Amino acid sequence: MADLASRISKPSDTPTNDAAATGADNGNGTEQPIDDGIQSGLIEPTYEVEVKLSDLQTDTDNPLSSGVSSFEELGLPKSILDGLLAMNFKKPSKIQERALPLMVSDPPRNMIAQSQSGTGKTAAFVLTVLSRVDFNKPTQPQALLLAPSRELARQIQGVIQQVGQFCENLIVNAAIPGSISRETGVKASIVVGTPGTVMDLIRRRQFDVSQLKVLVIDEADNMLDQQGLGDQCIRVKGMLPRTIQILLFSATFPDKVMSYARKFAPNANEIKLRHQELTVKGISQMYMDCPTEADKYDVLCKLYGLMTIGSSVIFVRTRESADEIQRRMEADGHKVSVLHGAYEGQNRDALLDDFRSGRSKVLITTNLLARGIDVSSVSMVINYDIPMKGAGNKEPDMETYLHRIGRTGRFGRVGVSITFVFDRKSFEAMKAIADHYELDLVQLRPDDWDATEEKVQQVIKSSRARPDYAPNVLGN
Ligand SMILES: Nc1ncnc2c1ncn2[C@@H]1O[C@H](COP(=O)(O)OP(=O)(O)OP(=O)(O)O)[C@@H](O)[C@H]1O
Repeated sequence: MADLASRISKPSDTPTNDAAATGADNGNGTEQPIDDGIQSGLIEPTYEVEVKLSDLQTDTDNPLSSGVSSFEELGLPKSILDGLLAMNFKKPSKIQERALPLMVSDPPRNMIAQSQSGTGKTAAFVLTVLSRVDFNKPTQPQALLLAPSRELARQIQGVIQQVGQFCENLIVNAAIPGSISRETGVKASIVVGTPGTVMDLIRRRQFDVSQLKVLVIDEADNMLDQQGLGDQCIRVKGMLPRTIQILLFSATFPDKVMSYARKFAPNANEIKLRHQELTVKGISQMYMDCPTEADKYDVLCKLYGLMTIGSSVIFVRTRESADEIQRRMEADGHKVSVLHGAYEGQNRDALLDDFRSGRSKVLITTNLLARGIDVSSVSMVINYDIPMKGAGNKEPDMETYLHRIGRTGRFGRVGVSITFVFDRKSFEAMKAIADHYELDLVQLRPDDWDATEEKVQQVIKSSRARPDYAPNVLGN
């Protein structure tokens, strides 16, 4: 095992390695109604862009940088520009700059777009959607956005409402379980939902899709995957107008899904990255060499103090182990929250809102929240169980790894990811992930706690002092 460890470890005093993230999950737990729109109680993210962001955005190799200096140059309507201004979005990121002109031009053309986690894909497709909607028909559905979980659908709904805050008559419905009343049906120009609920609404004739102009699929590789939500997305698409513009977005597009994506969105413009480019430089990726599986829990408790400096997410494989770790940690006096698909919808919303607002700082979850969730205060991600896939969970899940760790290091911030390994299988999975993305992982040892603490703290403290630190991290 030491042999394997030495092959993947390149200990470094300045842990500045990285990755972006991808995961697999669905949001089909039992869910309860939430209000639509602004009344949803969604905690609005604070869009403070720190001074040095402009420095990051002048570095041309950086995914946050672009060749244009303002959103005005992209020719967006004034009401939308005002929304961006209010959010303090000063400059488009690279994906926004490259994808937007292609997506908003006429005649509409499909798009398959890939960009690292936390680089602003949401705003790219939200701006396109808002530019296509006729606000004189506020209750006529014109755009449909699909996401894999209720949490991500609600988050996207929040971003549309933020960017579109100066668009008159903007109504956005969340089509997630329990949210649309049977009496009224969908009454909005923009609908964001999970595929199962959207399909039900269309079938029950509570959602008039005849005038839809744009279909966005976020986390598209996950959504089109035949093992997952693929069938539902295909069935939804089959019910929509044939001329609809299709926009597929994700940080990851494995080859086998890519060929399928091209059939789903024919003749699309494509923005693609090589897998070596997928990592986010601000995320310092580490692995913790635990002696046995049973030791993982003690290591986690030792890390607890560091985890509460910012906010952190602990990913585990099953709902049962999420509950079990929560129970044990609480019994040991630690304050943690847990969120997974077995929870009822309103509970899930409240739990995530608590985490967004910082009322709770440590969140234990499954792959349900591996993708898309944007909470800028997350400074640490722990892979308590390394993500695996395939029959018998034998293969490392490269995409989920990237999405999970991408819950930190959002839009130029720095963060740490720590993956727990303990036996040959988990070591080899970690090594395969490191080789695939060409990562230089930092090894942490539970028997040298001082060194561990120092390495992790170095990054977390840097994240709090980001204005001085981030340009170095991102600029190299
Ligand atoms: N041009 C911009 N200027 C400043 N902040 C931005 C800009 N574009 C996006 N952001 C912020 O960056 C953060 C990450 O954006 P977003 O959630 O869209 O990332 P993403 O690329 O969709 O990531 P993921 O792959 O994890 O879903 C958000 O908090 C968003 O508000």
